[in-house]
Amino acid sequence: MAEAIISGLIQQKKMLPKNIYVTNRQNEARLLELKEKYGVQVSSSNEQVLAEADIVILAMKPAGVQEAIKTIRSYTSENQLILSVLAGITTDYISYLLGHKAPVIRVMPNTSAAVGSSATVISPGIYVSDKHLAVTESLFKAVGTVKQVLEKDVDSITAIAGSGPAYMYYLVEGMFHSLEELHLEQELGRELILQTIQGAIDLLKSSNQTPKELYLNVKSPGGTTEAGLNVLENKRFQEIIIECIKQAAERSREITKEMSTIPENTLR
Ligand SMILES: NC(=O)C1=CN([C@@H]2O[C@H](COP(=O)(O)OP(=O)(O)OC[C@H]3O[C@@H](n4cnc5c(N)ncnc54)[C@H](O)[C@@H]3O)[C@@H](O)[C@H]2O)C=CC1
Ligand SMILES: O=C(O)[C@@H]1CCC=N1
Repeated sequence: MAEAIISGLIQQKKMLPKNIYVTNRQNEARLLELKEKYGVQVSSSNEQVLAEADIVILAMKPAGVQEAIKTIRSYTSENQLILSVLAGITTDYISYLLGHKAPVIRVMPNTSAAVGSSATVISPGIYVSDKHLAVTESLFKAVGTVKQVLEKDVDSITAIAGSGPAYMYYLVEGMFHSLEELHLEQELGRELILQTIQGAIDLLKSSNQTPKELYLNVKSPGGTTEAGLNVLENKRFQEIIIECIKQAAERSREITKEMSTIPENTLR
């Protein structure tokens, strides 16, 4: 995810590579790869990078947050803006780990940030001002759309927008597999599939018709679409999609319970 943000910010000319510092304690090779590819500054020393940063973006796995913040907290201050893209980790928990009043904003982008097309939401923690929100919005607007939401909704939004691209790629993979079964030329088939999806999205965005009206427009009685849609209906495709999204949202809430719970006797 960090790479998608970096790539998007540079491509969209929101930030110069020399002003982006990337750290990665565990993986030196990955740092060199990012330096080579984007010209960003890299360091395996969090301390060095942290001291000079105005904005810190946390992008490790949720399970690593405790350890990560333990190593950086003494190099962070209330003058820095802390952004976290970690699924399931609350702003309160990050503030608790930091142990000071730095503003923390929970951000849920998706990997389409790499091409400037993320659907990002941001949600402020308790020490956040309008100015912090404006800076964060402007940063992530460079890599897609940004909406401010309540933190209670971020788990559900993570299931739709954070994980969402993966469901789309899964669907496309299935469509690509059909090319073999149909003995169609791969390159031509792939191009047609992607343009078909792009066209459907364009129409969804520009028309005021519902998805149902749009698919009914495609379907002719006794025709090909009907034959295909019958399979989706018989296999309860929409129920599967709803269940998929519900499970993802539930997992985000579980991550909060497993990895982001503040001990009860903590003073706030
Ligand atoms: N992959 C995605 O589409 C999205 C991911 N996220 C969130 O982004 C975070 C990262 O996810 P991915 O990029 O998929 O995982 P990843 O495993 O590809 O990247 C995490 C990176 O953090 C590094 N790291 C771990 N501890 C560190 C530390 N203490 N200091 C510096 N670097 C450290 C790891 O070496 C690794 O390179 C997760 O918390 C996830 O919930 C959020 C939105 C979308
Ligand atoms: O799979 C995950 O947990 C992360 C959060 C959203 C997308 N990827």
